[in-house]
Amino acid sequence: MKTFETLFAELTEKAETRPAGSGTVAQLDAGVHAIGKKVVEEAAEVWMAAEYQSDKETAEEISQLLYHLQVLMVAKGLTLEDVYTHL
Ligand SMILES: N=c1c2ncn([C@@H]3O[C@H](COP(=O)(O)OP(=O)(O)OP(=O)(O)O)[C@@H](O)[C@H]3O)c2ncn1[C@@H]1O[C@H](COP(=O)(O)O)[C@@H](O)[C@H]1O
Repeated sequence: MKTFETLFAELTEKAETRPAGSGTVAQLDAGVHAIGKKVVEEAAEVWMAAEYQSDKETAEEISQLLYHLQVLMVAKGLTLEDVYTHL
């Protein structure tokens, strides 16, 4: 099963190798402003799912929020350690 760490390694590699068809590469090219908007959008979807949808749908929305947070980290050059040091 994919984890936060393995997904981050995958996204970091995609940013370096820039494979054709990668949504992550497209997001990175769109820039921090666009990625930030996705983070806010996904956060709102997590909130709505938690209040009005199933646990499974809420978990799916959370996974999407985590993905977009990781894309933002990659865009900013932040590592997992940069974040974990504040946990
Ligand atoms: N985990 C994810 C992931 N979660 C969310 N998303 C993106 O976030 C979108 C979710 O948005 P919504 O459901 O809100 O739908 P939407 O608003 O219609 O989406 P958009 O039109 O804005 O794309 C999806 O369409 C994906 O584009 C993800 N895109 C990729 N991954 C994983 O990231 C890795 C790299 O992916 P690629 O860069 O695409 O190869 C792979 O392991 C993927 O499984």
